[in-house]
Amino acid sequence: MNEKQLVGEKAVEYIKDGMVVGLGTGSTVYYTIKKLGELVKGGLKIKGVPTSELTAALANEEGIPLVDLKEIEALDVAIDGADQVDSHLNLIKGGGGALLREKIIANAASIFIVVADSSKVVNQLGAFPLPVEVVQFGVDMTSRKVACLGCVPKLRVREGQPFITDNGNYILDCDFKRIESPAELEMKLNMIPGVVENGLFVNSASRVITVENNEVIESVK
Ligand SMILES: O=C(CO)[C@H](O)[C@H](O)COP(=O)(O)O
Repeated sequence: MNEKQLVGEKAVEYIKDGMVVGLGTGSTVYYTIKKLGELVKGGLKIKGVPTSELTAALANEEGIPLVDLKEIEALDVAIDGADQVDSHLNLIKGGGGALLREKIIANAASIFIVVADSSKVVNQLGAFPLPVEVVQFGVDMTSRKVACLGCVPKLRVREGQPFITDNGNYILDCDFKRIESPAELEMKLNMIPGVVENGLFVNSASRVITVENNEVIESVK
């Protein structure tokens, strides 16, 4: 079993009957969703809240009942992947472009579980370019303001066209190399007009499930 499958499936151990579960986006949480689908077919009663259209489609295929955020007050658990995780359990997310909905859902959940293969674990965040979601209007201006914080922002492009998020926005992938203070940077970025949200998740994860020397390791806050 590959590491993504190992950690992705491990996370379902925290899901119990009756829970409202935030369903993340990406190739690791894919295994969580597939496993939850199996359990639902076997009688597990949960409701899922998807963090992206892609995840909504996968959850539908797997027969996981979905609920709209406006129909609930809070989530019991959210499970999601990450692009980088540091030793304080701070994260970079948004490699799949779903960071805004992922942050809203992680924030609304009592417990936020992160599933990450060993390649995601780092001493310091920043080598992975930080995804920043920005509105289309004035993107060049916004990009210059973001660059003033010490990075090189690059507009995300897919198949020759700017990548558009599920919310109709662009993504700037911002190469900071090293992020000394994730909390400070998270705030500074979000104060720039035109920035909708950024992929720094600070003090957000309750539990990180990863792999070390072929063994599943769990770190808790
Ligand atoms: O933040 C994300 C999507 O916006 C993903 O969770 C992150 O990119 C990790 O993805 P993967 O599990 O495919 O490596």
